[in-house]
Amino acid sequence: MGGLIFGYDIGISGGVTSMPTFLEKFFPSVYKKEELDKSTNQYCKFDSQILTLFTSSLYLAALVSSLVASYATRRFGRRLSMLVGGLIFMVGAILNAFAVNILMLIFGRILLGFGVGFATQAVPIYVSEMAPYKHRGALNNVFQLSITIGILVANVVNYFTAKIEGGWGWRVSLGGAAIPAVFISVVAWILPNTPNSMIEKGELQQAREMLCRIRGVSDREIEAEYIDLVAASEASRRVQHPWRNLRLREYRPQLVMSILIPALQQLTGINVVMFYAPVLFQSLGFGNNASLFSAVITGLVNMLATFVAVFGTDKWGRRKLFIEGGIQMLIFQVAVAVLIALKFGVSGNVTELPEWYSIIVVMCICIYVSAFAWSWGPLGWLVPSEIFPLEIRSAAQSITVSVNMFFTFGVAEVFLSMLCGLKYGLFIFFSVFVAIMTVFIYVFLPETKGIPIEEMRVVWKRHWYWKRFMPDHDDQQVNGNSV
Ligand SMILES: OC[C@H]1O[C@](O)(CO)[C@@H](O)[C@@H]1O
Repeated sequence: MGGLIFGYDIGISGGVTSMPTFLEKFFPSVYKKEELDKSTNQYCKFDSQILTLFTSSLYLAALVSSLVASYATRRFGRRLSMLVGGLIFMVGAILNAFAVNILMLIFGRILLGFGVGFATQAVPIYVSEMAPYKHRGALNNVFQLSITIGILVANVVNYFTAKIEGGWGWRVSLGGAAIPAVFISVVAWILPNTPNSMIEKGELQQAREMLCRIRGVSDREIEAEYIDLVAASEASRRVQHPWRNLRLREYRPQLVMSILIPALQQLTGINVVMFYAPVLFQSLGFGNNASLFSAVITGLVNMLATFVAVFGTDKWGRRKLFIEGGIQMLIFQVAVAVLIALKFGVSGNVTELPEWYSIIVVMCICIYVSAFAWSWGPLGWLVPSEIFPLEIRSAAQSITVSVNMFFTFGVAEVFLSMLCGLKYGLFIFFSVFVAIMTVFIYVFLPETKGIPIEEMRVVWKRHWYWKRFMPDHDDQQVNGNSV
C-alpha cells in the first residue's frame, strides 16, 4: 500500500492534466494554447510553470517529510510512521477531490507528498528488516512492484474517468488516492513492529518472540540472527548522532551509494514517461483517447517487467540486472530521440504521425520502460536499503528518499520546459546519464546478493576501491571465511 499510494500519484497527474475540463478550470492559459491554437509548436504546447508546480509540489513535500520521518521511524518505530503517512495522505486526497481553486489543488498535493515521504521512508526499511535474507531482494522489490501497480491503476482510472459526462472525472481520479490511504492506515494498526525496531527500543523478549513468529521457527533456530540483531543494535546505541556518523570515513561507500543510486535512478529520465506519458503522446500528435490508452500500455509494461526483478534479483544478483537494464535503456532512448527527430525535426510543427510510426515510437518507449522496470526501478530502493548498518540505517534511508524526491521534483520541474528547449535532444540528454550510471555500477557497486544485512561490511572490505575506507579492526567471520 505504501508503494501503491506513491505510484498512484505518479501516474494520476499526467492523465488529469491532459483532460480539457481540468485544464480549463485550473490552468486556462494552457487550455487555450492546447485547445484553440492548433498551429503551435508541439514541443512547447504544455510549457507552463504553474502546471509543472501541480506535478512537482508533491515531491518537494515528500523530500521535506522524509527527513522528519527518519527521526520518526527511529523514535516511534516503522509502523507508527506508516500510519501517520497514511492519514496525512488521506486528507490530501480528499482536498484534491473537492478542489475548487488552484490553492486547494496544490495544498492537497503537498499533503499527499508528506504522506509519500513517510511511507517511502518507513516501508523499505520495514520490509528489509522483516525479510529473511535469502528472500530480501524479492520481498523488497515488491515495494517497487506496488509503485508500478499504483501507476498502472492510475492510468486505467484516468482512461475511464476522462470519458465521464460533464467532465468532472478528474475529481474521481484525484479522490481515488484516498482508497489505498485508508488501507495503509488500517493495516499499519495491525502490523507488528520489526524485531530490529523492538531491540532498538529495549523490548528484547518481544523481539525474540517476533523473530520466531516471522521466521516460523523455534527459539533455538533464531539464536544466530537474534545475536546479530542485538549486536547491531548495541553498536547503534553507541551512536548518538546518526547524521554526524554518516559522514565518518568508514561509511563513505554507503553514503556515496545512498546519494548516487537514487539520483541516477531519476536521471534515467523514467519520469518523463511516467508523469507525462499522456502529455508526451499528445505532443506526438496522438488524440486524447489514444494518449491515455498509450499511457495504460506503458504502465502495464512497467508493472509486468518489474516481476522479472522480483524473481531475478536474488538469483542473478543486482549487478547483472543493473548493467543489462542500463544498456537496453541507452539503446532505446537513443532510438526514441532519432524517431522523434526524423518526424518533428527542430520546428516541432507536425500535427499528426502515421499510425505505424506512432506504434514504433510507443514500442521503443515500452522496451526502454521494461529495462528500467527490472533494473534501476526496484534496485534503486533495494540496494540502498540493504547496505546500511543499523546504526545509520534510518538516517541513510532518509537521504535516499530525499535525494530520490529531489531529483523526481527536478525532472518534473524541468521536463516541460526542457522538451520545449531541447526538443528531441531531451532523450539524448538522459541517455548520457544512463551511459555514465551503467559504467559507475560496473566499476563501483559490489554484489550484495545473499549477504545477511548485518554482515554487509564484508562486501566493501573485499571491493578493490572501497576497501581503503574500511577500518581493519573489526575482522569478522562470514560464511566461514575470515575477511
Ligand atoms: O516505475 C517507475 C517509477 O519508479 C520510481 O523510479 C520509483 O522507484 C518512480 O520515480 C517512477 O515513477
